[in-house]
Amino acid sequence: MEKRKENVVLFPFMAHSHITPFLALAQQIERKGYTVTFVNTSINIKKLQKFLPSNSSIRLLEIPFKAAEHGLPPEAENSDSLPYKLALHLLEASSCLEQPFRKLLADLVERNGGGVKPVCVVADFLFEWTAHVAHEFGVFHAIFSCTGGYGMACFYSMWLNLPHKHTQSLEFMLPDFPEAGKLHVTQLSPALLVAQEDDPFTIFQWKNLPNWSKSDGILFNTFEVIDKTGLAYFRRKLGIPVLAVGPMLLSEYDRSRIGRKPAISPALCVEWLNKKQPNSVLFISFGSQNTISASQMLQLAKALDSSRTNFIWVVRPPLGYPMNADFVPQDWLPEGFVQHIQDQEMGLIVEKWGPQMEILSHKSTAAFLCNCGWNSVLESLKNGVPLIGWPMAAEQYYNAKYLVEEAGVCVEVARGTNFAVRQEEIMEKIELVMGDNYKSKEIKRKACEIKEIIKDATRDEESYKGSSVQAMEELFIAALLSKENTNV
Ligand SMILES: O=c1ccn([C@@H]2O[C@H](COP(=O)(O)OP(=O)(O)O[C@H]3O[C@H](CO)[C@@H](O)[C@H](O)[C@H]3O)[C@@H](O)[C@H]2O)c(=O)[nH]1
Repeated sequence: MEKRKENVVLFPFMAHSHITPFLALAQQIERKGYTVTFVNTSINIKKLQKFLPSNSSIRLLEIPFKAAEHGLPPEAENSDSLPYKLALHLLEASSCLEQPFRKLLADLVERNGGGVKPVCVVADFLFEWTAHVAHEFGVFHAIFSCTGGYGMACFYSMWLNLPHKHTQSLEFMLPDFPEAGKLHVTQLSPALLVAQEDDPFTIFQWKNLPNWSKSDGILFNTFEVIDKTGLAYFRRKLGIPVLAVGPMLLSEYDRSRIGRKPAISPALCVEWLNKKQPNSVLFISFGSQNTISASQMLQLAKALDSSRTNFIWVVRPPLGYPMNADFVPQDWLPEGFVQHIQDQEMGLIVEKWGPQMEILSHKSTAAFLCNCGWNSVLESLKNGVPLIGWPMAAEQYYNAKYLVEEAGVCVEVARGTNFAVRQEEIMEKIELVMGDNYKSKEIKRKACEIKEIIKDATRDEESYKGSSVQAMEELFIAALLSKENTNV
């Protein structure tokens, strides 16, 4: 059997949109010949066991966690299955993994024959405490932020400065990130709106974010060429190596074996798309956790109908319903809408979860109306598909800002679930991105340009290494050097 290089320990937060890019990272590190140990809580590891092919060298390791001891439902080991408040609670509870993680690292060092420690720990950006645990064992530590640089830079600055608390104005600047220009109160997530000293989530952020500088490096799921402003912010703020290693995306095949099954088979979706003209279909989906309000849903449906747009829409129960509520789109959508769009073969409604990658990579897909979750953004741009942004949480508002103002590949249609979006505005934005006009052509041109930049960043040939490949190599050089020095 081939002898593998040193061990890299990967530890993502317990959420679909964190575990999947970490898995893509694990596969890439495995391809480079390193041993990979992938750490997570028991339920998540059991799901992953089914995902890994039998010849994979990636080692899955359980870390003990009892959700019920933290006031969570006993099976609550993944934020995707939880309502927003409990997902925050899972995040807060995750800091209790520190002691078990210490034990796990001690065992790994021991198992490797005393002193042959892992070369590197790469942990989630939500787990700042893993840095000092890794350092206790003299192990190099890097953070992997599965977001882009710019969106995360705004988010980081927002949380640490709370600029909206120091002004009556609806608009404000970020004191340490003036390059981002003005922000508006509608770009504040519900969590930021209520941020204050004694709020548990604020306490979490105020501990988590500043401690990133204690790590030995930070990786972003983005590209050097197009995300310079955000990456420069972290370079001056943290004073540690900041590396753009994106895109970390699983292949369609791998995604089909992990986690949620789409309600419609990819083949049926593709068959439906095959009947449509190239560049004629709008894809609508709001990430892994978000949904819109009942009134927003009505306006969106009316806009699709009136504009006669071809669409695939991953419909979830509107706000106020449990995520796993029975699927009754006819109750949530305008009367006759479901039948009408079926008769006209104009739209496809998919229940709760769709085959996103297959849809985005189809030539009939013209644009993607989404929450601007960073995985969705990468999946869209990798296929040269422009976006219509409807951010709803976390750094999604600033991802949208980046996509509109810096990258020029998106128009924004609404913000959050309280936004009184009207059918006419939605129609206008659809027309801007999908119609036959100068703006739509420009947006498409830029999206295709970024598609090429992404291809280039990931080229890994004897004679040419793209920027993301070089950045990964830099990480390992730094980690190996650090290991040599600490072994002296
Ligand atoms: O019907 C669906 C819906 C989603 N997905 C997949 O699920 C992932 C969704 O990820 P993302 O677009 O990033 O959305 P969220 O899960 O909402 O993202 C969370 O994680 C992201 C990465 O850290 C952050 O950018 C967001 O703010 C945060 O909400 C993507 O890979 C999608 O392809 C599907 O396959 N089918």
